[in-house]
Amino acid sequence: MSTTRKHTALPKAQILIEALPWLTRHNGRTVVIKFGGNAMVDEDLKAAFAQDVVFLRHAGLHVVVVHGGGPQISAALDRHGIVSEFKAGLRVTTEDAMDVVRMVLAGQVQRELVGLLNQHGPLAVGLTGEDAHTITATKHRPEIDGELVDIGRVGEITAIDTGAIEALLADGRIPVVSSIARSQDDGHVYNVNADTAAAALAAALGAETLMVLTDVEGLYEDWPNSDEVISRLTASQLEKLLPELSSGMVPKMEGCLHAVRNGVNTARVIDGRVQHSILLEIFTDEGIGTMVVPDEKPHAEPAARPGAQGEPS
Ligand SMILES: Nc1ncnc2c1ncn2[C@@H]1O[C@H](COP(=O)(O)OP(=O)(O)O)[C@@H](O)[C@H]1O
Ligand SMILES: CC(=O)N[C@@H](CCC(=O)OP(=O)(O)O)C(=O)O
Repeated sequence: MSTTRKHTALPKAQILIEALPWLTRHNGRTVVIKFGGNAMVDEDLKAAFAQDVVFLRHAGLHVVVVHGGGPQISAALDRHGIVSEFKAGLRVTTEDAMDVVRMVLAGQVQRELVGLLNQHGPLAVGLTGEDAHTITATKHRPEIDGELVDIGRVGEITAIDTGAIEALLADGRIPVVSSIARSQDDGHVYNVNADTAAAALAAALGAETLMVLTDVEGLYEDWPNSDEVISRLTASQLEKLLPELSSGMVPKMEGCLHAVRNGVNTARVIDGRVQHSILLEIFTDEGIGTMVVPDEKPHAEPAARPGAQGEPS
């Protein structure tokens, strides 16, 4: 009887053993996970996301969550009768819209994620970039067709203070950060794209990995004409591709480039619609999505997607 039970449990043991090199490698490292508003579409996915994050934390990683909420903000702006449009992939944010952005990100989306994570224990602590000077920004004026455009209260990050996040990590907590920044003089707040905020935090924290969960499989080579996903590209290859990208992929891939150019080992864009995509990406041989790596690595890793006999990524 007990022999049969052991046999049926064997595949589970194999799965755990497959994760061993990854566990060893990632132990004590920092991973910044960006959870996009478009990936937060259903309750089961959100619950699975929370499980994955808590799993990583218990596996010895330092996990920082940065969340988006674009669709949720758009819905709230609609309800308030505030018209919103995007320019250069960023929301044109009036004073009135800013109040709604802050209310939705810090008061709704962040609270929900903190609640889901804390169903597993007293782990998550929510903050915005305003708290403890975590993210400071100045007014962002993107260049569109050669002209600098005013898109309202949208911030360009000028400084990151990692003190509060590091204190939380040292205390075993999971910081959950909303992408709102303070202005230098604390006179007002700015709306920052969540991909940009996640990338800046990953770089400032010296994270090993930036993981961006979104609502597509990864970076499509020829979107929207084909669904061929680019599985791996270097910083230089990505830089060449940037001018061809559109909409939400612009801040996402600019963020990945910023991260790997500033000390982060890998930046990955993965499909948040796939349950447990974080664990699939980090702990198994079946890396999914798109991985961006720095141009030159002093060591051989991660030269390629880990294969059967490859190094863990
Ligand atoms: N080359 C591309 N590959 C994949 N998606 C792309 C590409 N170019 C633009 N997109 C669009 O970017 C979207 C993801 O960005 P976004 O809507 O901001 O998501 P999130 O809320 O996760 O940040 C995709 O759903 C797709 O419509
Ligand atoms: C300036 C800017 O565009 N800010 C974003 C912030 C939220 C966000 O980035 O959410 P996703 O990750 O879900 O797209 C916005 O207002 O929609």
